[in-house]
Amino acid sequence: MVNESAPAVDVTDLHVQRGKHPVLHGLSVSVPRGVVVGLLGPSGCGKTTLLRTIVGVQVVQSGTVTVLGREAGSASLRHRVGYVTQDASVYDDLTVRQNLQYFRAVLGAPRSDVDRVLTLTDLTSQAGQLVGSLSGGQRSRVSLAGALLGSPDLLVLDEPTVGLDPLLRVELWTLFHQLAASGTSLLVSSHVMDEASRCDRLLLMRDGEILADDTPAGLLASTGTADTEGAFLALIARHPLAGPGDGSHS
Ligand SMILES: Nc1ncnc2c1ncn2[C@@H]1O[C@H](COP(=O)(O)OP(=O)(O)OP(=O)(O)O)[C@@H](O)[C@H]1O
Repeated sequence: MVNESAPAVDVTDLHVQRGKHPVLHGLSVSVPRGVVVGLLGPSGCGKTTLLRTIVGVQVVQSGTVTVLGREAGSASLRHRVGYVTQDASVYDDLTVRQNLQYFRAVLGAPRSDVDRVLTLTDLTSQAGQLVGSLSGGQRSRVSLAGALLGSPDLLVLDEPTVGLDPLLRVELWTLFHQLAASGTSLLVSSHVMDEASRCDRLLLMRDGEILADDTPAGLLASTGTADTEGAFLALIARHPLAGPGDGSHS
């Protein structure tokens, strides 16, 4: 059904405007299969907008976005792509298990999937608890558990570790790598630069453009820096923003 040899995501010359504001200006990028790719960049640079185009919920002005060899948003991708938004998409007045049973039924995933994703996200002991009574970190894990139902080939996660304590963040990154090892492709956005070293590949984004697409080690080597934050600053210095009135997008 989906093209098994195509990259997880292939974006070419993408232009997206939100309201009257151009957000992505001819962005091209490719996300390989079976690895954890980090999409990093400052708040407002367009990460969520790019993720929205990949899951097919964003109107685009021009360009192509191909996911698993299909046009983004195609009906055949619906069960193959899991998306976790920044705000947990869960029902507070249902228990954790009831939320997942509901999403499972909508997706048509196997019944056994509910227990599988509860275990994966370490929520088994909270399964009977109302989601409204959970901590913020637990709520976001329920959202992640929902996205894991049906074992999608691509997981698109928008700032999944925001607001989590360091221990939970480490546990989540371990889970992301377990999923990648079993063949899932993951695209994970973050504006926390210290999460970069946890990714197999990095996309550094600034003002609607990709400044770098490399491994963490490759990025440090090419910029001669000791950490991702330094690398990002070095890249920004190399690519100064164009000023107003010079015909650029800014
Ligand atoms: N619904 C909208 N209407 C108009 N402009 C929007 C809308 N949503 C976002 N924008 C603008 O688009 C730009 C990119 O926003 P986006 O949410 O993609 O950034 P981001 O990198 O994900 O930021 P953050 O890390 O804070 O979530 C911002 O300037 C933002 O103000």
